[in-house]
Amino acid sequence: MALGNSALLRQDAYIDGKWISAMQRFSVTDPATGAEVTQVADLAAEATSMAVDAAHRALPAWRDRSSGERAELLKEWFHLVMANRQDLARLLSLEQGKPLTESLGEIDYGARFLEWFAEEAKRVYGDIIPHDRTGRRLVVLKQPVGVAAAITPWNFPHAMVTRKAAPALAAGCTLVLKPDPQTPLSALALAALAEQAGIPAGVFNVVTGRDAAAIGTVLTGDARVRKLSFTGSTPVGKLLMAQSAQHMQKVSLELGGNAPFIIFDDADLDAAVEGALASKFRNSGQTCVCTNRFLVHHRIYDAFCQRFSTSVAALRVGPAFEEGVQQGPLINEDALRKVETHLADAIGKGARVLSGGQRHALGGAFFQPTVLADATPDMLLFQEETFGPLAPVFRFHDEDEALALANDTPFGLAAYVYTRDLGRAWRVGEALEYGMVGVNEGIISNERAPFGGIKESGQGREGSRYGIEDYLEVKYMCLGIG
Ligand SMILES: NC(=O)C1=CN([C@@H]2O[C@H](COP(=O)(O)OP(=O)(O)OC[C@H]3O[C@@H](n4cnc5c(N)ncnc54)[C@H](O)[C@@H]3O)[C@@H](O)[C@H]2O)C=CC1
Ligand SMILES: O=C(O)[C@H](O)CS(=O)(=O)O
Repeated sequence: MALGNSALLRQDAYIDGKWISAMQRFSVTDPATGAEVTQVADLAAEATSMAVDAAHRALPAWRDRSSGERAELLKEWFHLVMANRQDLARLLSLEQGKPLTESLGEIDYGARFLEWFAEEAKRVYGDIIPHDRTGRRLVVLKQPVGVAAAITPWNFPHAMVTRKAAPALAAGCTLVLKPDPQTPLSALALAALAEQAGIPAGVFNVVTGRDAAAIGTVLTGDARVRKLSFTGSTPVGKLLMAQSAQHMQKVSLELGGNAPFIIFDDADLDAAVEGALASKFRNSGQTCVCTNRFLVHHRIYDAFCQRFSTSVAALRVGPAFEEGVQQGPLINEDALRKVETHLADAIGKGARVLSGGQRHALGGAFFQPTVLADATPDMLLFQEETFGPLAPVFRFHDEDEALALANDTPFGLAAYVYTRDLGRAWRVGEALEYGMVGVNEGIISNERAPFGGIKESGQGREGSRYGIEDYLEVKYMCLGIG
């Protein structure tokens, strides 16, 4: 693989400031071709315990550093990421499949969490509370939770790492990270740059391995680990939350979604189509905030379907490094089969294919971006997150019906509404049971805003000034001063 900085391609785990190899290794493959990119150390319980040991040893010195020192190290990490963004994007596209332009965007997005939390490190404020009695003072401190664990998914193998590591380290915590074995290279490249930035041994550790359950069992079963941050599926999130209870770990979960995209008849239709394309087909539909259900007012239903399906049909599908490609492959065959299952079920219940509708001629894990008309709530894709390039369009007749359809799900991560009526934007935004709402915007994620969901989409927030709170404990001190 042609990298400008060959040191970024790592095959060993990173524990206690050392690169740990293993006799047993697993393949990392390019989703576009199935070809092996490289092999990576296949570690499990023993190495994970070593990593927790290292994070626990490193904690006192890291916690006691000034916020300014931690900030400087995070800023250096940020600068090194940006200096290596082309190579990092190439690695990301190779292991995850997204178009290079999207990978470059993810590298920038992920780097901004390092930059943002370098500054937030210096703003972890406490409180002085007006005393309730003479002779004593009431004080509130914010202290780092301690050793933290992070488990990250394959769909944003760079940004989901920095979105957890940056606030953790800024708060004074140390971290043990388990990336998805389908996409470990981005995490290992970040470890190489953390090492180069001077982040001390044991502060940031990356354990690679196929046996996720074994690694997770150690991370949730070790009382020294005081925090778990997970991004991935809701079933695994629930399992980890249960496991975390054994030592009452603090838990942040960013799980599945089922985003509605509501378009009222007063909306700017061109803007709605543009937002719909961005929200649905980013990462080939493989993001937890991708629209899963388009809810369109009956008066503009045909016009929207015509414009949207025409734009979708024009999307360029291909391998990551081909010029002008807008849609990459799905991550694997299972993901493809889930799309096909939802598609077949919908067609069997009356949906009409307006564009796409089958595997792409490129073969492998490529699928045609697809738009379905006449979707109805009895279809699997209404209740389940497709997590692929499948866009079903449902009809509604009034605001109450739109809200009832939008909220008819156990998930509550992101929702979108297009209207030019200010009162309606507020009413609907407030009534939507979701952690995040885009109004006339289809892409809402950034490092400054609190990202997270409610109900079965998880708990806790990442990014923003809220994101560091999940790595802090509040301590109240009552000082008798006589
Ligand atoms: N919220 C999000 O951004 C994401 C949501 N998903 C949802 O999850 C579905 C399945 O995707 P998957 O990649 O299979 O997600 P997953 O939840 O199985 O994997 C996410 C991470 O959890 C790890 N993991 C899996 N089982 C574990 C266990 N028992 N203990 C500890 N760690 C474990 C995986 O190795 C990976 O690092 C997707 O179709 C999508 O609906 C998947 C990825 C990201
Ligand atoms: O998990 C995801 O899908 C990401 O959190 C989506 S985003 O933050 O990159 O928008």
